[in-house]
Amino acid sequence: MADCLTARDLNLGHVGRRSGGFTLAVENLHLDIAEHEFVVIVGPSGCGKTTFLEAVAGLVPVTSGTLELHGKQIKGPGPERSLVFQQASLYPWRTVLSNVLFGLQMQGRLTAKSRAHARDLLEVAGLGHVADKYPHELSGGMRQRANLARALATDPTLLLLDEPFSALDAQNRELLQDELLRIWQADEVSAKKTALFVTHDVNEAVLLADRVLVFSPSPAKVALELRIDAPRPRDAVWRRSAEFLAYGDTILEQLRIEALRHTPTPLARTHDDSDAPAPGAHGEVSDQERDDAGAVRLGSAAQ
Ligand SMILES: Nc1ncnc2c1ncn2[C@@H]1O[C@H](COP(=O)(O)OP(=O)(O)OP(=O)(O)O)[C@@H](O)[C@H]1O
Repeated sequence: MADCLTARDLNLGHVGRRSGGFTLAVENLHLDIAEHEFVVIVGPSGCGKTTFLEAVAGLVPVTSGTLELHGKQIKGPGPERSLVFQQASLYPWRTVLSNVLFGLQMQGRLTAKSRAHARDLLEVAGLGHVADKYPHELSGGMRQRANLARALATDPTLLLLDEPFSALDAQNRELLQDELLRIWQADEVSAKKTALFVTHDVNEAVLLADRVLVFSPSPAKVALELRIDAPRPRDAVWRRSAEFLAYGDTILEQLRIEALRHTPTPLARTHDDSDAPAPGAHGEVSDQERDDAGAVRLGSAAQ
């Protein structure tokens, strides 16, 4: 399959507005994402997931290396990429249909055909009956589905999703994960668009992904690539299977290893009442310290 997105020796960072200091967020990233592939990135908080996604969206400039979409260096935002954020960002003064049509309108591509496509999208997303309602009249889950429909309406080649379900409660989240898979696979509206999805939720990653990338703590590197070789559609039964749990365990274990690798060792003891080396003096970490470090670092990464 042809590559959609490639990164080579990619470094990304931020210049602090006040300090002017530079923070490296992504370091020497090598990555190939094939067309129609669903890739999920997981990693600890602050490791650089959003920075990478925003660079792909053209919102964060490349510091060095290459980041190419269909062989062309990404230099800014473009209509072939749609971004879905954590919070549904619908315009409150526009109806659901008008929100879904907004991107097309901005791109000067509003035609009878694109309007019909937007209506199809709303039907597939289960929102046909609320097309003329306003965002405040929808539930949080419906708003996020409308957001997804809006992202798909412009027919992008790459869909970028940054923790789109993290603001939802657990039950709605599971429903939306299933909905996303159903919409993503639907030939008439998405036909498995290439997708790059960021999450903290290991189960979400396993359910959605063709491939999971586990990022190391900051600056991000790919610590593990895990192909999820499970047929689609993936349903609630598979979500409870031993295979599903085993994939999740592999990811959690890698996150734990990365957390330990990036945990500073305790300082050596300075008093000389013992010849024995202090814990951590040679980089040893006790089992208790190992568990504590893993628990602290993984608190926000593995749910
Ligand atoms: N606009 C910014 N200016 C300066 N530094 C930033 C900016 N945005 C992010 N950073 C820094 O870049 C690093 C990566 O942040 P990023 O938001 O990409 O991480 P993340 O993995 O998405 O985190 P989270 O999972 O908590 O959303 C962090 O050290 C963060 O403080």
